[in-house]
Amino acid sequence: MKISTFDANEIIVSPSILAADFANLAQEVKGAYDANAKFLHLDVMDGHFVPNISFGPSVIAKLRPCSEAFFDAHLMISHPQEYIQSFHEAGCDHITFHVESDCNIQEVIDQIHSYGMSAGLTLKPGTDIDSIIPYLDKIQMVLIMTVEPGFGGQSFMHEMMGKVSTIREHANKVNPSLHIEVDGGINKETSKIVRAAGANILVAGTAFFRHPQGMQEAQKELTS
Ligand SMILES: O=C(CO)[C@@H](O)[C@H](O)COP(=O)(O)O
Ligand SMILES: [Fe+2]
Repeated sequence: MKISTFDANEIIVSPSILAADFANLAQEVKGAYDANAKFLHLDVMDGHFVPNISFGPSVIAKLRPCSEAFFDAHLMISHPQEYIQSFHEAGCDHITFHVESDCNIQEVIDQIHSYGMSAGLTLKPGTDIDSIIPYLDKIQMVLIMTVEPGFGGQSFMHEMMGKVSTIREHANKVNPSLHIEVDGGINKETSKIVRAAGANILVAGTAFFRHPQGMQEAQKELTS
């Protein structure tokens, strides 16, 4: 699937499987799509770029037949350039990587595009958005981290909203179809704040997979 299928004004929920029940991953992923979440957020961690290890392409490949969702990979790895082909073969539709990773940013963007996937750039809360501005017309998504990458279940950092509105202002001039995703601590309340700031793709792990009333209710709360 192509990201151009989705409009940058459309509010999209991207459930992060980091908060799903890993012993029942196939059911969780099917449930998320049945609940009308059009994306699936895949947090890949290498234990080096961030102090946690999650999963890699082999798990993603097993999940691919379980869902028709847009597979939205978030690579928290030091050397993304070495794994782009593997994530493409696993069935990812999109890859977001960090500006802080050890690579040539433009070369990795080109590599992702060469496999027909869309490309996104993201940054840690302490990194200045000047590192992303020069690439806004070359990518399809900016992901603003609203927690320190590495773990689910953390509290939303309100002070990141300035980054969202600044990116939206710049994008209106150079790339109006740019999607802005936010990730970390997104729930019923914070979803309203990020949407007001200009984000349209909402990653939700805990608030989606661990919602006491289930995923359908989570989807409703995050989009209403
Ligand atoms: O990238 C990350 C964490 O590094 C996220 O995608 C989290 O998995 C989001 O989890 P919640 O904050 O929604 O529980
Ligand atoms: Fe993420």
